[in-house]
Amino acid sequence: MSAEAIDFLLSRRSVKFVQEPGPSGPELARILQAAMCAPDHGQLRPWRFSLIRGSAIEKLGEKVFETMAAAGVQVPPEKLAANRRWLSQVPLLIAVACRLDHSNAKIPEHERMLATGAAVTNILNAAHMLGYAAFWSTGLGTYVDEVSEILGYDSLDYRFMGYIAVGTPAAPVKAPERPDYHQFVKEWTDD
Ligand SMILES: Cc1cc2nc3c(=O)[nH]c(=O)nc-3n(C[C@H](O)[C@H](O)[C@H](O)COP(=O)(O)O)c2cc1C
Repeated sequence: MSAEAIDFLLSRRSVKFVQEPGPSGPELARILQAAMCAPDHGQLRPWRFSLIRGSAIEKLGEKVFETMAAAGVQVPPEKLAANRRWLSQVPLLIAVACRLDHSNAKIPEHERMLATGAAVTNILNAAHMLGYAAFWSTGLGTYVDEVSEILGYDSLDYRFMGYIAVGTPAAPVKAPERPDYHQFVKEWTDD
């Protein structure tokens, strides 16, 4: 791997507040193709993505808020306003779902979810490598079944896993502070 590629991995950070421009068509194609390179036990390709762009983002937001209210999920007005402000700037939302495929008893469900998470990580890294920022959020009613269904993901067959906002950072991005890996790693020896 070139030093440049590893530097990209080491410098990625999530940025919630993104604005135009979002990735161009060819850039988005590369970002989504990167998702296809995620590790995937059994080649189940469990990941599913829905692209929501332009005015569809605010329309989705309103539908999500209505659906949450109808489902009895209370969202304080200030949180609704903050979400509206956030969504009004986002050029691209990618909704993420994992296909459960109940007919396959060999690969456990959590491995499909891990593969889908790995696909999302590839998206986050690919967006960063192309000069964009991204943010994975499980807000906006991710865990409300009726919200999953708005996006066409029947909650019996899919696990809805949230949204990735992709665009250009709305404010300068500071270098992330990361923990030293030694705290998380130990050597195992057969002594
Ligand atoms: C599955 C998943 C869901 C997340 N959902 C939210 C969320 O709803 N709201 C939020 O503020 N951060 C959420 N985060 C955290 C951010 O996406 C981001 O990872 C965090 O702010 C740390 O930034 P970093 O990725 O630069 O370390 C989520 C992360 C993951 C992995």
